[in-house]
Amino acid sequence: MAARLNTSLQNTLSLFSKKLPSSPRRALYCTSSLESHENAETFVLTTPLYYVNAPPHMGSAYTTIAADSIARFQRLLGKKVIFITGTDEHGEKIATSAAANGRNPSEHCDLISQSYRTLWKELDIAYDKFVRTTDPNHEAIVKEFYERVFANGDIYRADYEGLYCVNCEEYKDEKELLENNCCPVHQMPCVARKEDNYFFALSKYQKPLEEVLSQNPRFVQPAYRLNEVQTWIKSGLRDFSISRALVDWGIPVPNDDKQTIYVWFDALLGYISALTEDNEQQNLDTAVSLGWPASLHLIGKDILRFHAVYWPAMLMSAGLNLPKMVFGHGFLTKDGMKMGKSLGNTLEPFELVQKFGPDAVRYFFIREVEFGNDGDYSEDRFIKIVNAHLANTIGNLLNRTLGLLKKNCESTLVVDSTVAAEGVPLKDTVEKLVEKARTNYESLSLSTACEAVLEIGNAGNAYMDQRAPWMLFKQGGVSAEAAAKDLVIILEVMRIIAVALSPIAPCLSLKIYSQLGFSNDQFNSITWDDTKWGELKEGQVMAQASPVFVRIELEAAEKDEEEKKKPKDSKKKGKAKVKVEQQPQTVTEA
Ligand SMILES: Nc1ncnc2c1ncn2[C@@H]1O[C@H](COP(=O)(O)OP(=O)(O)OP(=O)(O)O)[C@@H](O)[C@H]1O
Repeated sequence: MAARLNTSLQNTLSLFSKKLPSSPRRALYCTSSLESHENAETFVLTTPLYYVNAPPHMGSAYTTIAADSIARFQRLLGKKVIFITGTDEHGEKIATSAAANGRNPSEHCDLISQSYRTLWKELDIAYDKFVRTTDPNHEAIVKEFYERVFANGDIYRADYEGLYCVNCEEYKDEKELLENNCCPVHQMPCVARKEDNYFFALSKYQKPLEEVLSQNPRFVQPAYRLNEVQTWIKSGLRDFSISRALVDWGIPVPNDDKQTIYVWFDALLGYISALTEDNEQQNLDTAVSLGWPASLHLIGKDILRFHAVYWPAMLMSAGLNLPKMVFGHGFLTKDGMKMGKSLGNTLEPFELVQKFGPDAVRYFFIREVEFGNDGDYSEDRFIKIVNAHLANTIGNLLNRTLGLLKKNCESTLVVDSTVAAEGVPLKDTVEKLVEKARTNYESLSLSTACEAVLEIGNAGNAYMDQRAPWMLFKQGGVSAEAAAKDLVIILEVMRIIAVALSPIAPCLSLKIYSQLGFSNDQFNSITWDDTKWGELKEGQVMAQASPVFVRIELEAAEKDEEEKKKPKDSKKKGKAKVKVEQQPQTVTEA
């Protein structure tokens, strides 16, 4: 395992030490100004705080991309969004991984935590707060919280004996284990442990938790995960140990420095300590006043029990409000197994971003994996999807339209888009699809939201083909005037696509906006209201057309018929490379 970790870390470090090409997306890496939202509704969402046992992989990136898309959508709605992510840095698993890499835990945490921040930057993740559980502010809040729960009579000392999965950092029930007491998530045997620990009286909260779930079934999403949680609770909740006698790398238990606080008890509180400001007095009440309860915890299904059972009980004990929703999405898998740091079967997000850019990576995983379910990655599918959707349906349509506008109208709109669309059914179609996208973003059906935006692109392409403006221009007179209006209509469609897709592919959306003659500032101040028809006005001058999404080409191997005839094993897989291509025009348009 040490060797695997070292290799993966070296890959990552070498990737993020290379300077990636600069691109306009840097302009997008700004978080919303919280001050400008004084009266706005607050929306606080969190990703898990990722363990720093190893650098991030595509699974960690997946949750964070989804969270960023939701955060961006909520900002478009005008809410004051606080998007929290960060790293979970205590516990046995981290100490072991630091030792395996020849570092002290603190250096190890600094290094790996930084690799998360670097990846988030490359992926255009606009978080508002990045919390590290080794921050002194966080430690102060954990201690205060522990003392509150203790004062409430919910912490006691006892012996514990059980089977422990270090990778989950959790004692397991024998009945949930595989053969040889293997953890079903990590496929490694759990170890028998006996300890004298502090316990949290979870069993006391059985009834209150049942009530929370029956009164608010939307607390756990998707709905099928709620059943899972209800089954756990019904089977009887057992108190759990919240300290470790054998782990030094942790926050000392108040009044007993021979024990450290269990990493999960500590880490969950990062969602609250993240709310504090660096220059303010740190305490639980101040933190809570700055945004608690969270509107949404976005997590993988592996940590549902911690978020939907342990965490609400801990909060009740401390007299704090519960988060409004916990959404447990599915796994990115490799050969059917959860991709994970401990198993080492991960997909390198740094490499993917370097090869294909952030928009393609963000779009593919959001569009391809139905949010909530598991999904497998294949490079062929990746290339097929992003080429078809981003390069062809969206990029090519924009390019063709701008080409025709340049040739026939000096790149200038001849009429307001509202006037152009009078009596044109495409406008209604677009409005319905925008509404479909909005409701699906709201309900976290992110893939369907993407699909709705793509349908707008399909409708735009169908309009272009049906109207064939290049023919109308050739006919001249009234036909040419109609063609010029058609181009305004299609460009307005493109503008709406840019707004509606901006939560998922912000860089692509900015490029579309720029080509439509808008400034970066204008793009940065868009809201969901800008999906309404009519922003493009007569006289607006378009920018020089250039592909907004670079088509990904497979190297010649794919085209080589001979290669295709070879037996399966001897075939070399086509390696993807990025090639800038002029977007194709139809023969008649040219
Ligand atoms: N394969 C995956 N698919 C989707 N999300 C994942 C995947 N792996 C990790 N995540 C995200 O990361 C969270 C777990 O974070 P953690 O830091 O424990 O990563 P991990 O790779 O699962 O680690 P380990 O393999 O050591 O358990 C999940 O709840 C989920 O949000």
